[in-house]
Amino acid sequence: MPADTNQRPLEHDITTDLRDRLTYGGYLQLDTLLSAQLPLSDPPHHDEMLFIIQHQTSELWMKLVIHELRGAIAHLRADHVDPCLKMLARVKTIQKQLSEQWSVLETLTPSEYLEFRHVLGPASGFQSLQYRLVEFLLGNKNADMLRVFDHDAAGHAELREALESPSLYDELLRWLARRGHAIPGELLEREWSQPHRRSEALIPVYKRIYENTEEFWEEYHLCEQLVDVETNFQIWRFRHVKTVERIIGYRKGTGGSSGVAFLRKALDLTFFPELFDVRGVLESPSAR
Ligand code: HEM
Ligand SMILES: N[C@@H](CC(=O)c1ccccc1NC=O)C(=O)O
Repeated sequence: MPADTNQRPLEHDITTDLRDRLTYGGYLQLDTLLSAQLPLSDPPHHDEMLFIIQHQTSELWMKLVIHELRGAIAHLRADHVDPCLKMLARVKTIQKQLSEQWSVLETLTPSEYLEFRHVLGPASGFQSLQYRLVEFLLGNKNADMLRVFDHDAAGHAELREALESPSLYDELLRWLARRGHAIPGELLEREWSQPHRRSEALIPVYKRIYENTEEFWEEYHLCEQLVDVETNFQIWRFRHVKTVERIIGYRKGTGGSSGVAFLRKALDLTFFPELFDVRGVLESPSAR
């Protein structure tokens, strides 16, 4: 039965004297975090807060995705497959969180957005360093993206470092080679700053794995996790396009692109092309 005061008494041992002690807000730097929402509209437009917090929370989750992807890549490089899988599992749940978050921004109507869009000037998500880092870590390299960070030496250097390092997919191929799979040598040592280009030679490798799952269970499992990560990434891109379409229609973007048409082109990009190609050539056991 609930207490009739409808109030929960504090327990005796609850710490209330927190002078010179580590607190919740102190540990989490909440003064810094919660003082970083600075609407530019004057007088402040009610919905600009939503716009800012949507972006900031996305950037926080992207920070964790980057942390987990870097960990996953390092583990794979060291042949530690289980910890790599564990980190990819976390990446996948964060991606779902990021995609579902679009439903919050979808409550922003075109009429509301147009009331403060002008304060954004040339700023655009196209300039998101962390988004580009995620793309590079997964293998969608594009050196042209660095130009947007010419104004930011530290960001530029961090992005260049990711551009010039093997991606998660590169490390998958190197790991498969160490496990004895027939990965072409030119994929194992190459100019990492170039995007991975579709390689026909990988199809028979994946075909063998997917047609002999019991023999190659670990390979099969890891490949499927990568397919999940790519699919989740594409769902985020799709939800972005649909949100943009309903909020600004077919206007040009503040970053200077054509807008929706430009964003749609990213839906044709793929991180792990052969992992999708192989699905069309698998044969059922009875046909083999
Ligand atoms: C009202 C909401 C939004 C609108 C109207 C919008 C619009 C656009 C447009 C038009 C572009 C193309 C570049 C340009 O010309 O500006 C773009 C790119 C981008 N936006 Fe948004 N966006 C919105 C919200 C968001 C949010 C919440 C995020 C999360 C961080 C985000 C992240 C990005 C990223 C990463 C790109 C680059 C995509 C790529 O290179 O393919 N956007 N956005
Ligand atoms: N590109 C958007 C503006 C925009 O969305 C934006 C502006 C500043 C900071 C983040 C943004 N988000 C994603 O592109 C537009 O064209 O309206």
